[in-house]
Amino acid sequence: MNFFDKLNTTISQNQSLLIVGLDPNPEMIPNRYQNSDLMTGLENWLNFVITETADFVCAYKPTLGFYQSLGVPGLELLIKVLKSIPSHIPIILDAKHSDLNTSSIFAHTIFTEWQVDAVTLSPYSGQDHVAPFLVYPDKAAFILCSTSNPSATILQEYPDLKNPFYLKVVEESKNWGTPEQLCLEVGTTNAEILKNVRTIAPERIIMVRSLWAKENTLKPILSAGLNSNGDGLLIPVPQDMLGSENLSQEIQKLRTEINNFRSDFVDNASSCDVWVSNVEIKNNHPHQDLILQLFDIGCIMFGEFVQASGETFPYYIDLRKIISNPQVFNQVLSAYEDILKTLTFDRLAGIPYGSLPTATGLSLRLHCPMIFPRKEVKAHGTRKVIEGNFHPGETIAVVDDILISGKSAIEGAEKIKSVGLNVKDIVVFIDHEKGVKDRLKAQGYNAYSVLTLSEIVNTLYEVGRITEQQFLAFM
Ligand SMILES: O=c1ccn([C@@H]2O[C@H](COP(=O)(O)O)[C@@H](O)[C@H]2O)c(=O)[nH]1
Repeated sequence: MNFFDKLNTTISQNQSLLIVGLDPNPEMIPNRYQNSDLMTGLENWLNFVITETADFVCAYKPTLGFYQSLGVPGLELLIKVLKSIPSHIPIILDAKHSDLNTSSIFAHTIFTEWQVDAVTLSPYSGQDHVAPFLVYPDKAAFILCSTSNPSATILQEYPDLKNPFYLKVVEESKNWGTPEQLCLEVGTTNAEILKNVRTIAPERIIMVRSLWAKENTLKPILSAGLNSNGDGLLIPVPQDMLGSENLSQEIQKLRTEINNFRSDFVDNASSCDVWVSNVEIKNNHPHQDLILQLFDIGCIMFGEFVQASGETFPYYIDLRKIISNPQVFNQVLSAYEDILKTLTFDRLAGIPYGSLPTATGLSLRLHCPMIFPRKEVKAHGTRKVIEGNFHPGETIAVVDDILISGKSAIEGAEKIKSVGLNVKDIVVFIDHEKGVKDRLKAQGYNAYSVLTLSEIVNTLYEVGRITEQQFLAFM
């Protein structure tokens, strides 16, 4: 199970957004653990913390620096602590790793040897530093956006409060990975800062830090940081609480306080000042936000466009652009995935070139092997019609972007069939309608689409993204 699913499962099983820091901080060790030697005392204390909290948290967060500062025994302790954590609870290693040169080897050690689920990273070395952590599809990274340290303000709020650097970090890092893999860390007692981050990152998991440094910050922080479903926010248990002998009761009390706030928050969601789409219509389309984002990034264009068939259409759809916007790309993949999960097949095939990235993304998500029919067969080399490995007799689900006449999808499917494979299902993102699904049916293919063109045009017109003239031109 990937980090995102594991986290969401624990959130709903334990009904908790709380995370616990498992830090062997000699300055915080409770008196009752100080009779034995330091390392034994720390180990016993951390084991007590795990036992008392495992049913009430959604993740654990050991801070690497505390273990490193205890030398070799500290790293040995880390390995023991990681093993003591029940395997269904995600582990976020708080490393604030920042060195580009060691990122690949560090990612390998923490993800494959230590088996942690996520890591915190410093953003200063940019995407090159973060990418080696995201090549592990089941793992995630938290990008440090702001800290509560007063002397950091001069950097974080540079050049001014209108365009502070910490928001630039959020904007930029959103392009580095999908919401499932790329999360944010915000250390602050100032709810305004968290609200600014949430506004531009409504889809991200945010791990909030430092909120206990000032009194009475919990509710403002929850109000600013929860997403519209009342989650998406990880809240640390106060460090002082971890020394208590009544830890289990205290953490449950805090969990209840947070959950009560969450349910009121969701009930009153419409009056809360958090991010919502900038349009509000009744009976909105389930993919309304996605349709608007596709329009806003230029995938749906209106005007006179000549199609491959020679016909002129009042629109052109360019879904190839989604690869440049990981967040939208990710939502598009989820929509395809919902359909593909209902079908039975052995392999996926993408129709080149437009649908190759989509099929690749789906293949990784569904853990399903992929092939593709070549657009043009080369006169040299292997002269293959189909790229990738397969066994004749297998069933292939074809993935394409848009069905206009159905010609491209059928041509691809025929090439796939020519090598002894079967094709029953063709899944596309947009159906131009006008009977193309029936034509495919007549040729033996079931066609499925995420959206129809009229759903897109109606939604865009209803929310005012296109003019009446553009709407009528389409009709
Ligand atoms: O708006 C459009 C129209 C066409 N395409 C490209 O054409 C094929 C679909 O056309 P068929 O007639 O069904 O073969 C599609 O795969 C695109 O490559 C487009 O992108 N946008």
